[in-house]
Amino acid sequence: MANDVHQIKLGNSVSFNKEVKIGRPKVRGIDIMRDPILNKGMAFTLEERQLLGIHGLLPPALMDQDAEVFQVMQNFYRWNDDLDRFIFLMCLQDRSEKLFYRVVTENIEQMMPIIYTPTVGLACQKYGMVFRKPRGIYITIHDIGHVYDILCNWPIDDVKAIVVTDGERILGLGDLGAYGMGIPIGKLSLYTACAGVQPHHCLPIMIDVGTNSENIRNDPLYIGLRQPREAGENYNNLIDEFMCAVVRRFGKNCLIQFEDFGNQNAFRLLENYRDRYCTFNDDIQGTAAVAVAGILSSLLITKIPLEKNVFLFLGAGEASIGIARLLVQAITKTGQGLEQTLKQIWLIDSKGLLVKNRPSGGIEEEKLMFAKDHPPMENLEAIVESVKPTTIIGAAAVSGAFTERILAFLAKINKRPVVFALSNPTSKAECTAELAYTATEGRAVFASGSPFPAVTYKGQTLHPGQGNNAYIFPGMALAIIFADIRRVTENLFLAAAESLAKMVTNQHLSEGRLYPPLSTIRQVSLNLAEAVITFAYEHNLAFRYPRPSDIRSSLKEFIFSTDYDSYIPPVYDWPDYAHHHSSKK
Ligand SMILES: NC(=O)C1=CN([C@@H]2O[C@H](COP(=O)(O)OP(=O)(O)OC[C@H]3O[C@@H](n4cnc5c(N)ncnc54)[C@H](OP(=O)(O)O)[C@@H]3O)[C@@H](O)[C@H]2O)C=CC1
Ligand SMILES: CC(=O)C(=O)O
Ligand SMILES: [Mg+2]
Repeated sequence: MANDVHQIKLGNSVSFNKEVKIGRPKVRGIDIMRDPILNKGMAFTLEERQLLGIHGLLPPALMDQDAEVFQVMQNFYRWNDDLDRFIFLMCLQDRSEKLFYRVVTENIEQMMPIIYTPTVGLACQKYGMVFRKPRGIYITIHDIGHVYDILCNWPIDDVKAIVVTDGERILGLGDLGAYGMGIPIGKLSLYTACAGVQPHHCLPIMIDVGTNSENIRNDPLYIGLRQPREAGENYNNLIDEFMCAVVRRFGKNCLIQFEDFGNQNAFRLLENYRDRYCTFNDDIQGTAAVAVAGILSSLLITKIPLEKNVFLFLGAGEASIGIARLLVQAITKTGQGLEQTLKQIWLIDSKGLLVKNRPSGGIEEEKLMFAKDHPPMENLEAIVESVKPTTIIGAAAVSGAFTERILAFLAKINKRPVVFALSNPTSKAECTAELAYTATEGRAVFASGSPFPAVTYKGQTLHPGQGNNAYIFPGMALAIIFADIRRVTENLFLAAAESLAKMVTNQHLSEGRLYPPLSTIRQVSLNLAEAVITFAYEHNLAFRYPRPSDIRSSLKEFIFSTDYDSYIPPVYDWPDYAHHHSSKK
């Protein structure tokens, strides 16, 4: 079937060939206007309106998608409140998927802080009020024995990626129970907006085992189970059943991204499943890759070789341990031994500096390798003065922990101190971009988990980078789905980190950025996916055969087009009709 191919501009610098697909949808009449996957709003042509039986159900004007985008943006700007913008965009997603993704993709710098951190955090906290229409699947602890049946209720068979949470650690906001569903939905929106993963391949899932937040359980609008969190054997059985049911329903190559699980479950489940399922934990592994990429970029500014740096983490949880582990891999790759490398990586948890002989006793297994032979210390300022880090990384959700004094001290001992305030949302950041720059006389090399606006310091405008796993997981998922990668190894994340770091130019660095601008995220994700796929084929991790001869162009064909499909069958689809007509003449 001949397709009408034309070009559409995406973001500031990306342009992909887009094919207008032609096909007769199974749904017609008013149902097609109610289906967000098929709905074209005012952009149904006159012929389509007549053919599909919706003529007269729309106002008579005919618009194209550009006019619809204009209309959406006019509405978007009218709202003064980000939560209102969030609700508006969710309603758009429920109305017209293609329009939603076109708007979000083309305006990613404006839209990401709404559909993702920080606003998604607020939306989760108020999810009962925000909730309009269900999206994805809710599985509860009472569904043990029936998980597969629930997955069968999902109307699409072709699911290739799931983002799942149990809501125990939503951003740095704690246990939000079923209100945490905003996170898998937001993450999967970024799969498509940032990397072009087909939305119908994506499925958000909430595993509701209760919540330990009494406030939420007593919220009259709460959408989840009003019971304390279930743990232990029942919890494990449910997750085990869920993993098996996903494979049975969607196949063994369906990616399962774990998101915002509580610390203990996150590490435990990753270890349990990483070698048996197509899975990764975004908070541990995705965060690791984005942070290591930022660290690699920072070396170009500090001019200190990777293996000569001293790293201090505030936090020794999923994010920090994930980063520290991948950092070990990156540093040892330079040839430096493990023992020396570990001497340069220090962590702090809620009990203070991570040391071997703790008065409080045992250390969790994942922290053990980083524990030092050192007297216990608790005060952050004193620890910073003692450890003298070149790079300080915050991932403890302790808002404002990097004080002016700490930052000034870092600037005293480093020409260019590297400061990562990774905690989300913005209210949990260890310091603001402004404080990082002003307290260090503009010398800080800074990145944050949630976005901060540019800061002008003594005439120089600095753009803080967003050290968020959103630079990794969409491209990583695209690679996994495209190349049929079935085990997501640490080396794939290191390949992703190295690929992301390579995309940072001198121009970016001179603007203060440790990552390419978000406006180029489509290009970034595509490059990253290509690098990961290439690595996967080289290391026998990709099962798609034959290997595409041109991975990049195959990837471009694979990704989602925001162009509307045409629902008018071409004349040459009906040869008998044409023949009958001409023979009558
Ligand atoms: N930018 C990004 O892409 C990402 C950012 N994050 C953010 O990082 C933060 C932490 O997430 P995550 O690591 O998953 O959470 P975890 O709960 O796994 O870890 C939190 C860590 O912080 C420690 N901690 C808590 N309070 C203090 C304190 N007062 N002083 C020192 N340490 C403290 C905890 O100590 P203990 O071990 O003793 O309990 C724990 O080690 C969140 O805000 C999250 O949003 C997470 C993932 C990605
Ligand atoms: C970004 C992210 O995954 C988090 O803050 O949990
Ligand atoms: Mg997360």
